[in-house]
Amino acid sequence: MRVDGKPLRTIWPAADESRVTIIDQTRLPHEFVICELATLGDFEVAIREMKVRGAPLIGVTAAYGLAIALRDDPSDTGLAAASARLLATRPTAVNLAWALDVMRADLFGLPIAERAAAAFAKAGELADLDVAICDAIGANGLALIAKIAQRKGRVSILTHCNAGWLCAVDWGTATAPIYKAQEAGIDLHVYVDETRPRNQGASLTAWELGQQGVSHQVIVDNAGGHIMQHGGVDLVIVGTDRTTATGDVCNKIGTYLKALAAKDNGVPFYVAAPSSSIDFAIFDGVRDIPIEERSAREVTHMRGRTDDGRLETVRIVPEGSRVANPAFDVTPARLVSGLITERGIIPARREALATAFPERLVLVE
Ligand SMILES: CSC[C@H]1O[C@H](OP(=O)(O)O)[C@H](O)[C@@H]1O
Repeated sequence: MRVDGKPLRTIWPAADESRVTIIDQTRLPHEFVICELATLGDFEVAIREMKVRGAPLIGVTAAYGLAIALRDDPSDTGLAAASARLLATRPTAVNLAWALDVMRADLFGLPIAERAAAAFAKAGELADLDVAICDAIGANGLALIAKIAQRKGRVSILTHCNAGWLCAVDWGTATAPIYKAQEAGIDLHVYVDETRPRNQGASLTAWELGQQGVSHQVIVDNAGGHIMQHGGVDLVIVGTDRTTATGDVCNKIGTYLKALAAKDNGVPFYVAAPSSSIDFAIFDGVRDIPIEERSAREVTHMRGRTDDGRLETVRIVPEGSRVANPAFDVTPARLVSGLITERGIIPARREALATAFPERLVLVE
């Protein structure tokens, strides 16, 4: 995508393969800060503290982290240990495991001396693959938006969290169809769920859409159902961190409630689902997907900029109150109108996923 008019990806490697550069997403929207990741520890902190976030991007970042770690210890134990450390950073998005599995499958058979360079090249391939997948999701989702535009002119879309350019290497997943529709000259408007507690919508999606010149309004999470009830939303498009082989969708907390409101109001509810976010080994999302519980501080404190430009973090919950902070929830397939994948828009059903991605099927006893 473009930042201040300049094309930019969310992660890019140094020419000497000693480090990668990322956008520190914890500093947006008030500051645009890039930082370098040069050690395995840097990568662990960046993913765990959500400097980089979003299922596709944390997968690609982990792939580069593994490559950097192999420069120090390319042995089998080194490969396994670095992979385990990166896998442990966040439990829910399956992209982390998918990317590390792809990397290990490529590397284990190689002579130790060749592993670091091969890993860096493979990580670059996964980054390019992510761009191509998101580009294809954009093209496939564009057809959906264009159909609504044909019928009613302006298309109003609601999205939750940030499944935008910042969650991937480029394009994003849920926002890819939005950007393609903008390129195609379709008149559209986006309702951006602020997405408490980390406000990925208010701080990241709103910033992104502003940079790309897409019409949008930030709304509190609890307003989406009301706006749908009053006919304000033509289409909901969200991302996914892990979609099961049966089409259950795990995504940022609050997605399930939007799906219920969409169902109740007859609003199409689509999930932009790159194959890297589909877990073909599980069949019941509520039972099988680990939901990350994040720190209480994310709920008790808010970070922002004062009117005179100072960046501050303030407490908004009484000291004595305890907090629960599940970071994701699971939307059952029955509430999903369709999955926008790189291979087309498919029903959120096992047979459709198996037909679309036969090479990903796993034998499960
Ligand atoms: C499709 S990736 C974007 C996805 O990731 C976000 O989670 P987080 O910001 O915690 O990494 C959220 O679930 C988005 O939908």
